[in-house]
Amino acid sequence: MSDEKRILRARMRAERDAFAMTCDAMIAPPAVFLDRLTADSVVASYIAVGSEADPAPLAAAARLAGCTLVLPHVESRTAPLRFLLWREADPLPVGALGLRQPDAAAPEVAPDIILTPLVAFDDRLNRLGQGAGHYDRAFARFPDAWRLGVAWSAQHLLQLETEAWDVPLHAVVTERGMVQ
Ligand SMILES: Nc1nc2c(c(=O)[nH]1)N(C=O)[C@@H](CNc1ccc(C(=O)N[C@@H](CCC(=O)O)C(=O)O)cc1)CN2
Ligand SMILES: Nc1ncnc2c1ncn2[C@@H]1O[C@H](COP(=O)(O)OP(=O)(O)OP(=O)(O)O)[C@@H](O)[C@H]1O
Repeated sequence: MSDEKRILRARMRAERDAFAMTCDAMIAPPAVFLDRLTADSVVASYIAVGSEADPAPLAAAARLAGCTLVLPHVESRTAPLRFLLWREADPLPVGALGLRQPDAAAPEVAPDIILTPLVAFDDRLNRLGQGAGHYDRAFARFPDAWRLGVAWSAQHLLQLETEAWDVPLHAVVTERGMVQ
């Protein structure tokens, strides 16, 4: 991994921490997301950690619309991410990398919409993640899923350097609304 990317990731995590400390906003489900929800949609959400923007209001709207919810499950930095079924009552024990995840034996389901955590995003909807390639690889595996980044506005940058494997987001939602 390039030093530049590592330094940028550290700076943007610090920006995110600082922003989240002073911000009591939440991310409201945007109309373009709500319009896509049908009872047979599978929506991949995530359980926010630290200063990440929380997709819970979007997950709640998806549940209300009758969608199936899945959550990311990883075993390590190097193993690929799997999207596993999560029903509201299912426990979410803390597992690899300090993340709350469904039980490893929960069924794997292909998502139609991927609510995506990120460290930074740019005007072209490129995304900088945690650096393990989990979502980059998931986007390659599910190319037809709609990729919605969930972020604080403070995570916006004018231009990120891209890599050959980077797949841009379709849109990003922040506490200020949609970026498309
Ligand atoms: N909430 C959430 N769940 C997620 C992700 C995410 O970004 N956020 N992932 C996205 O791919 C996957 C997990 N991948 C991860 C890969 C690396 C690190 C990691 O290096 N964490 C640092 C601490 C980061 C920090 O300080 O914010 C560490 O463990 O040292 C974490 C998750 C799937 N689940
Ligand atoms: N489609 C893919 N198939 C195999 N490996 C991939 C793929 N996409 C990314 N990778 C690997 O993942 C590693 C990390 O990528 P990168 O630094 O771009 O992560 P990132 O942008 O922070 O995103 P993520 O949140 O997905 O980790 C790279 O070493 C890359 O080789």
